[in-house]
Amino acid sequence: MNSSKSLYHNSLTLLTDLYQLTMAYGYWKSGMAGKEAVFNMFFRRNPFQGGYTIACGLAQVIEYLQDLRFAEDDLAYLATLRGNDGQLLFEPAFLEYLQELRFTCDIDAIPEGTVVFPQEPMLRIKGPILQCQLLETPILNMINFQSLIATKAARIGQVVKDEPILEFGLRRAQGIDGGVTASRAAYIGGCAATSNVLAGKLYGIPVKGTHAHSWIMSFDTEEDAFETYAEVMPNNCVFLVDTYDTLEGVKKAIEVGKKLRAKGYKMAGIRLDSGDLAYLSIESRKLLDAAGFTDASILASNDLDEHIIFSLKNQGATINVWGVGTKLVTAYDQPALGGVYKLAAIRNTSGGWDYKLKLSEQAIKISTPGIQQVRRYFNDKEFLADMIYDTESFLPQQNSTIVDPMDYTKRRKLTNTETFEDLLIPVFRQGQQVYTVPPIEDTRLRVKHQLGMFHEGIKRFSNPHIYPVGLEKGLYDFKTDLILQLRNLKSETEEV
Ligand SMILES: Nc1ncnc2c1ncn2[C@@H]1O[C@H](COP(=O)(O)OP(=O)(O)OP(=O)(O)O)[C@@H](O)[C@H]1O
Ligand SMILES: O=P(O)(O)OC[C@H]1O[C@H](OP(=O)(O)OP(=O)(O)O)[C@H](O)[C@@H]1O
Ligand SMILES: O=C(O)c1cccnc1
Repeated sequence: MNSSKSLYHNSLTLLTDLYQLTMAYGYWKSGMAGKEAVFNMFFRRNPFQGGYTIACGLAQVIEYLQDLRFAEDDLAYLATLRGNDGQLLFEPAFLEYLQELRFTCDIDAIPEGTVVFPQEPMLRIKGPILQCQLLETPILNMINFQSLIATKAARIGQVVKDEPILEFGLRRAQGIDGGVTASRAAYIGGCAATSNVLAGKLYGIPVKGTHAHSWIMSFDTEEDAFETYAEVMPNNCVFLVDTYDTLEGVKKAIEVGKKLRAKGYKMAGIRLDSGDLAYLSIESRKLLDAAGFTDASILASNDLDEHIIFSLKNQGATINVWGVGTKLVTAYDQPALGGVYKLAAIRNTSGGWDYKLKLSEQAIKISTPGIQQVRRYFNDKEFLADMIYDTESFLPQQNSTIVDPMDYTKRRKLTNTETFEDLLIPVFRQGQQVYTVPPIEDTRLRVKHQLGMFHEGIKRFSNPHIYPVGLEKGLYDFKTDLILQLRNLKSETEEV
């Protein structure tokens, strides 16, 4: 990705939580900064009570890491921070260390546009613990949000099928970056175009749009408004017909459409933005067809989401272009994906790995140790199951068994004779980028292809089928032993 095209031109290195920097200071001060560690990024539940998630945001992580360094003014700012006692938080030698710091980690990640599931590492980072720790917050920030929005767009795409979705969300988005990256993720998830011109420029997304009510209201009559628009822009005429009386508006649009036709142009369509969209689209279609505008589109907007669109379709609405804004770019019904970033292993003094795990009373919050990879098994028609395995100690065998980390009674045997693919691929090696971000069109196609390979049940909106994802049995058993060990240690400590 060309960084000159990036939204922010200044250093984003401080785009992290303060505690990452205080821990970094601690690692540096205690001589642990260079200790090799492995962290995994994963989430625990699919958003929107759905059955899948679309991975998105890796391109921005790569861009962020390409020239990760502390700028002079970043360091000058850090030098002003003080602790509770009023003394400087960071000593000058640490800031000098940060000035020289360069990114040297290995990153493996699941490519954008891949369908992913809870517990699967979407990104794995290996390197000096100080660097891995600093990156927790920006990685989560970028991947959580874009994966959420790409998933929402894919869900809307499931309902509209091949009809285009125009993403209109910028005005209601969560700030500037929330608007721009939402447009990117929405396009990857399946939208056909965005109204967001900057996103179009930055990411090569098609831009499209109609006009607002203010255009109609600025003329004495609706006819004048349509006519003037048609004169100025005869090749881009989708008339907004609902400013005063929708069906009367359609009739006026038709009259202007006839004039356009006489001049050799085509009225592209009309837009409905209020009222009963099912009824109005059906009546508008009748009027348009009767006047010979059978290929004029009916675009609808107004707080649409996958559920309203589903209902409109069930009511026989004849809408064939969907303008979707607020509920898509803000992920209205679930405003965050709960992706987390957990330490999974740390290099010990004898050169091996000490596997690490976070305990919790809730099974879903117990992290999985290991240098993890995800193996997806499939046949020529569909994806069958995913195995999370450890690349160092518990490699998949012939006839490996996967165990559901939430329910050890749920198991499945997978044979290596089935075809499989390891999903995490190398992105950085020793700080050097070794992966080329594919063109956005390819990523968008990947979503479509991936979704096509899953059983329909996982795409259901209510009570979706749960796709089988499990830990390779050796890793599962190891994790269980580690949990028991940690729990015993804990109770021993409590007894003392
Ligand atoms: N036939 C329909 N079935 C289900 N939902 C619909 C139907 N027609 C419209 N809607 C949805 O109902 C909601 C209507 O919202 P609201 O009452 O705020 O809009 P309105 O009064 O029609 O227009 P506005 O307030 O934008 O001028 C929107 O989310 C819209 O998408
Ligand atoms: O409804 P969304 O999915 O967010 O789609 C974008 C909305 O933005 C515009 O509305 P506008 O800002 O004029 O507000 P209004 O239609 O609610 O009055 C447009 O007419 C759509 O209704
Ligand atoms: O082009 C449009 O019709 C549009 C753009 C942004 C928001 N609502 C509508």
